[in-house]
Amino acid sequence: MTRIGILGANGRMGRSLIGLIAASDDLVLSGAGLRAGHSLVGQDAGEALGLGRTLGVPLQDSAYAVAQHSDVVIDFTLPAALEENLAAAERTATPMVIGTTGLDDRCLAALDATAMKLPIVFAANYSSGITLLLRLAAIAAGALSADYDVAISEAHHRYKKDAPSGTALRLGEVVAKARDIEALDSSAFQSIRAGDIVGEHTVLLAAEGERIELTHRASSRDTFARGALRAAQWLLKQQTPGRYDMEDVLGLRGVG
Ligand SMILES: NC(=O)C1=CN([C@@H]2O[C@H](COP(=O)(O)OP(=O)(O)OC[C@H]3O[C@@H](n4cnc5c(N)ncnc54)[C@H](OP(=O)(O)O)[C@@H]3O)[C@@H](O)[C@H]2O)C=CC1
Ligand SMILES: O=C(O)C1=N[C@H](C(=O)O)C[C@H](O)C1
Repeated sequence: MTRIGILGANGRMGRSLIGLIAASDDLVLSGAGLRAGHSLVGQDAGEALGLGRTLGVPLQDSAYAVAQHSDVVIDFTLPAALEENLAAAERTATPMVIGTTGLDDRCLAALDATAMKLPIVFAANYSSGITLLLRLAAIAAGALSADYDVAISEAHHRYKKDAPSGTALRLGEVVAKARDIEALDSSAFQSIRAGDIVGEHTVLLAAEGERIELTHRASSRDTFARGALRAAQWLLKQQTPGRYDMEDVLGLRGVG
């Protein structure tokens, strides 16, 4: 049994992850972390988070306590929590899967420093479809001349805090690299926040007379959660510290 600790347990992704772990035969929830002082601390994760049964795991407000008894910790929180979560992983030598987006340069530097000591998977999007879309976008942007304008649009639910999404920014990075430029202009990104949209991303390449649109639509958060759990199981087999992503997890690095 692989022991998985979840940071951000009461969030949308945390609940999805805990539901999938509870339904799995080879994963077990080893810890569930909340924001410091949260009113649910001490309650059973299964009952408090609406699974309809007890899991025998109390909700805690210490990332260290969650990491201490876990083989891997998975972090879907907010950037403000990342440094404490990285420190807990380091103190307990626990590999980490990080899905939190909206990370600034300071957070990314802290992540890279921890990745010198531990294996870490960090992806702005854990779906297989987006992993493929990143490749398709790079091929299209590299194949078509600069006469083709690039626009990256994304749509998410009304509660999402960061914009553009982490995935949109990552798509911008791969397109810029394929075009051999430093970065796309910020006007190339468009964000919609509305209703309960799980996550949609489109890369549009348009010239006079034609356009190509590459679109991915996620219809369930479980898609991201399954990818993150796959990353957690892959991570356990990595002996070498470093920062990995879904290309590594899916075995696509250097392929094609
Ligand atoms: N990589 C991927 O595939 C995906 C990434 N994401 C990203 O994951 C993150 C979480 O998304 P989502 O679950 O929708 O967001 P939610 O807001 O639903 O959940 C965030 C969780 O983090 C907790 N949290 C916030 N700040 C702190 C803190 N300082 N210390 C401890 N815990 C904290 C929140 O607690 P509280 O409720 O008390 O505020 C909440 O439980 C976002 O950055 C999102 O963009 C989302 C989906 C897929
Ligand atoms: O906050 C979300 O919900 C999502 N965030 C990720 C991002 O910022 O790209 C991934 C996914 O689209 C859902």
